[in-house]
Amino acid sequence: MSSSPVKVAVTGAAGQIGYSLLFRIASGAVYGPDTPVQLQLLEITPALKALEGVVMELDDCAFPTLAGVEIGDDAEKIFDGVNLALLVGARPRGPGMERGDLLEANGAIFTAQGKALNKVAADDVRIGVTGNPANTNALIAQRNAPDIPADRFSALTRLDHNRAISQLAARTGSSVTEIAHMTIWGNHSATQYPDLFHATVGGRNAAEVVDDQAWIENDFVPTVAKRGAAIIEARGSSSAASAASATIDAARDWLHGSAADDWVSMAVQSDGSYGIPEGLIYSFPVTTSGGDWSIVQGLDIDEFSRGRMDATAAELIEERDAVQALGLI
Ligand SMILES: NC(=O)C1=CN([C@@H]2O[C@H](COP(=O)(O)OP(=O)(O)OC[C@H]3O[C@@H](n4cnc5c(N)ncnc54)[C@H](O)[C@@H]3O)[C@@H](O)[C@H]2O)C=CC1
Ligand SMILES: O=C([O-])CC(=O)C(=O)O
Repeated sequence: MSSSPVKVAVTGAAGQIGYSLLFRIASGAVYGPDTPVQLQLLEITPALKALEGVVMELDDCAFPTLAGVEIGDDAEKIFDGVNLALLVGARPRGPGMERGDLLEANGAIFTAQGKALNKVAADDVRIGVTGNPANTNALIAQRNAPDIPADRFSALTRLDHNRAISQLAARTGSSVTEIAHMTIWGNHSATQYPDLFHATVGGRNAAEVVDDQAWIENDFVPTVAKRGAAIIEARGSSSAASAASATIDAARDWLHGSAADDWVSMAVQSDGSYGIPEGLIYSFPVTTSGGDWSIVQGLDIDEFSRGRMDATAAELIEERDAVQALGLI
């Protein structure tokens, strides 16, 4: 085992996702069995007692890869020297709250955390945003951290990507390992566009294998895009273990590279690829290597896909304009 631990910050660590996420990071799911991890856990003051309980449980696992745990409510202390920051904590929508209120409440959190990361994170920091609205929260944090390269910020659409793989596998009677080149375009919201026209099943084009445009439009796309709401309906609370698992998948692949013959979906800063306005945090097909990502180029976009990709971009533009009007970016 190497001697100096990597420092991983998790915010909202006492929440539902945190309860799955911390144990997997601590047991080596992101960095492997040979790299010790120091967890730096941020919570709001009233949640620190509950977080102490979670830390007691982490201790009780005696994970060989867990080098230490620090908890606190001060972002500048918790983010000090972190190599990876997973921003999970966010303000959920409460009764009577409008979208604008949610953006404002989360804006306060992500401006402060962006500024703190800018000040104290390690030079090689990578920042993954899971807390909703994830794309716009990532944009706010990024714009408040001008000294951190913009490509170090990403929002989570890997859960949507995994959901899309699972739905396609079920429909085609294949195993998830036979599915490749899945893409989620756009926002982590109901406007996202899960794309079967470039995905493959056993090496064959997925849309051709399915051969049912009505199923794609009326079943597959809405099932994936509204899966979060279906889980809330069934479970009484939002997805947590699957969200934690996707957060791990995204961080691991970002840092250690995507499979040679595949790509992953990540919401990253648009460079104008596929006509998506520059600067939006938009989910694209990307390949990753050594902590860098690059948008897959040259995919043919048909009229149906174009419409969906533009619609989800339009929603992100609206969110960006709203947080701009609030002075958050
Ligand atoms: N991008 C994605 O695919 C998904 C995103 N989510 C989002 O992830 C977020 C977290 O979900 P859960 O863990 O289920 O929520 P939760 O409500 O169980 O936990 C959130 C935690 O964040 C903490 N928190 C609030 N403000 C904070 C701040 N300023 N600093 C640090 N911690 C703070 C809260 O005290 C709470 O413990 C939500 O916004 C949820 O909508 C959930 C599922 C999937
Ligand atoms: O829908 C929600 O509130 C949680 C979420 O982001 C998801 O499960 O995709």
